[in-house]
Amino acid sequence: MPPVRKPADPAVRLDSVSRTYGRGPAAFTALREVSLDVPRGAFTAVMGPSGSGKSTLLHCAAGLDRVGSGRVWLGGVELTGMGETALTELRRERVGFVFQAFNLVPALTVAQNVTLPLRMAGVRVERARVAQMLERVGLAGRAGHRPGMLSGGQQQRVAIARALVTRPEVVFADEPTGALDTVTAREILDLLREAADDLGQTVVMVTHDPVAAAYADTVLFLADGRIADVLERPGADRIAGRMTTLGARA
Ligand SMILES: Nc1ncnc2c1ncn2[C@@H]1O[C@H](COP(=O)(O)OP(=O)(O)OP(=O)(O)O)[C@@H](O)[C@H]1O
Repeated sequence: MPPVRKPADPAVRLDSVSRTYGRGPAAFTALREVSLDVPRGAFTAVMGPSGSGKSTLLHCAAGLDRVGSGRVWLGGVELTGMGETALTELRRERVGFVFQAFNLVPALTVAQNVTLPLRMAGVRVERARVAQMLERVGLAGRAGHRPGMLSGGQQQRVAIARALVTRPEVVFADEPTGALDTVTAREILDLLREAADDLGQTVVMVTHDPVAAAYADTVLFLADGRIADVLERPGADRIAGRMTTLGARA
C-alpha cells in the first residue's frame, strides 16, 4: 500500500477566529469566525474596506494580539493559549514584520538594524548572510549608513532585509507601501514577490492598493470581519472591481 502523505502544515492556520474589542454596549467585533489556511511559500494579500478587520487579522495571525475565540497556528505551532514569554520568543524567531512607518532604530546603522533580530534571539551573526541580504534588497553599499541618511524606499528595503534575515516562517507586511510614491512602492513589492519566488518565503500583506495586491498569488477580501472572497492571481482591475462591490472606494 502506498504511504499516506500528510499534507504539509500551512504557514498560518486560523480556525473559527473571533476578536471583539471592548465590552458591553461599546463592544465591537472586528473578526467573526474567520477560518483560513495560508500556504507555505505563497504571497497572500489581505484587502477590504477600512475597518473590515485586516490589521486585526494580521495581528492575531502574527501573535501580536489575542483572539477572543478560535485557534491560531503558525508553522504548525499553536499560538492560542501560549504564555506571553513564549509568544514574544516565537515572534522574534519565527515572524518577520514590515510596517508602513519602517520602524527602524535611528541610532543604529543599516547593518545593525538588519542584524538586530538575530542578536536579540542570541543567534550568531554571519557577516556573509547580512551582506547577502543587503545585496538582495539593493543596499550593498549602505551597511554603515544610519536610517536618517536614507530615502523612505531605502528604509523600507532595510526593513525587508531585517524581516528576511531570520528566515522566518512568515513575513507579515502591514501597508508596506503606504508611505511611498508609486515607483518606489513597485520596487518594494518586487522585493516581496522575489522573496516568495526565490527564497520560498511566505508573505502576508495587508494593503488598500489593488495594484499592490495584484503582486500576490492569492487575495483575501474581508468585509465586516468575515472573509467575503478569495481570488487566485487576480489582476488589479478585477481586485478594484471586487473592492467596489464590497462597498469600498478602490
Ligand atoms: N484597540 C481597539 N479598540 C477598539 N476597537 C478597535 C481596536 N482596534 C481596532 N478596532 C476596531 O475594529 C475594527 C477593525 O479594525 P482593523 O484595524 O482591523 O481594520 P482595518 O480593516 O485594518 O482598517 P483600516 O483599513 O482602516 O486600517 C474597526 O472598526 C476598528 O475601529
